[in-house]
Amino acid sequence: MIRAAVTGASGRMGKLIISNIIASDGVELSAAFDLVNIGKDAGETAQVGNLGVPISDVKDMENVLKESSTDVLIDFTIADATVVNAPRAASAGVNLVIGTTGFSSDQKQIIESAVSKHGVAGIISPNFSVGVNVFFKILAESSKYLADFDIEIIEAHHNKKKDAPSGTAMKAADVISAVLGGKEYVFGRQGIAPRKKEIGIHAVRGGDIVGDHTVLFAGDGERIEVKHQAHSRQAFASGAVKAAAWICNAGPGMYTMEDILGL
Ligand SMILES: NC(=O)C1=CN([C@@H]2O[C@H](COP(=O)(O)OP(=O)(O)OC[C@H]3O[C@@H](n4cnc5c(N)ncnc54)[C@H](OP(=O)(O)O)[C@@H]3O)[C@@H](O)[C@H]2O)C=CC1
Ligand SMILES: O=C(O)C1=N[C@H](C(=O)O)C[C@H](O)C1
Repeated sequence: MIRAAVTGASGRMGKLIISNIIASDGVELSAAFDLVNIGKDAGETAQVGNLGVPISDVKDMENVLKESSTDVLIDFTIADATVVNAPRAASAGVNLVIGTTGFSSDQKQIIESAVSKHGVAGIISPNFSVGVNVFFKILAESSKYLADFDIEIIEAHHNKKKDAPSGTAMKAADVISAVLGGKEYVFGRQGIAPRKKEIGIHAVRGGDIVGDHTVLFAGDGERIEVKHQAHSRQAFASGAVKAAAWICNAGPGMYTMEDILGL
């Protein structure tokens, strides 16, 4: 049985991940962390019934992870928290599944170094849904044939989201840039748009939009739009729990959703 802990246990994603863990064969909830609801039962907070797992303060993370024999920590919080908490968990020998977005490249590097130093397995993915990871493959393939087209990425999310642009939009830009070579990213546009090697990236925030991503390839007299829309957070949560089970049997190192989904 794989013992999984959740950081951000009181958040939108954390609660859904806890309900996916208890619905999964072979994975059980070992511990839960957050800044709020400390001492309350994680199952009660997630509205799935009492699980006998209290929400702990992140300051006690290393001890709680060791005492609870945790195999893997699933973190959906904010970048400034993850960059502190992930190395704490790695130093306790715990594997890492990180869904948090908004990292700087230095912050990503800190997490990857901790994974390497402590010989654990880790994945940092801005999107755990199957559909978005296939969307990335479609973008890589389409970009090969569309080098002369203008490229704009438009993402839309709910008005509680704390980072912009989304991690998924940034990864989409990186996927395209890797195929077409060294694109410059322009965030929002004002005034004239001097095209060179640019990708425009635009964030929309409103209501309860779960997550839409559109990549527009615009040419002379025609355009292609590649679009993914999430209807609920369930696709993200089930993907994160699947990744948690997978990396516990993968051995030390950093992995990607392509490894896990066989893409
Ligand atoms: N990879 C993927 O597939 C997906 C990634 N995400 C990403 O996951 C993250 C969380 O999203 P979401 O659940 O909607 O956000 P929420 O704000 O609902 O949840 C985040 C939770 O983390 C808590 N938190 C903040 N700081 C800390 C800390 N230092 N230690 C422990 N817990 C902390 C928050 O507490 P408080 O409210 O008190 O600040 C909150 O309970 C975002 O970065 C989002 O972009 C979201 C969906 C899918
Ligand atoms: O904060 C969210 O909600 C989401 N965040 C992720 C991102 O930033 O890419 C993934 C998803 O679109 C939902």
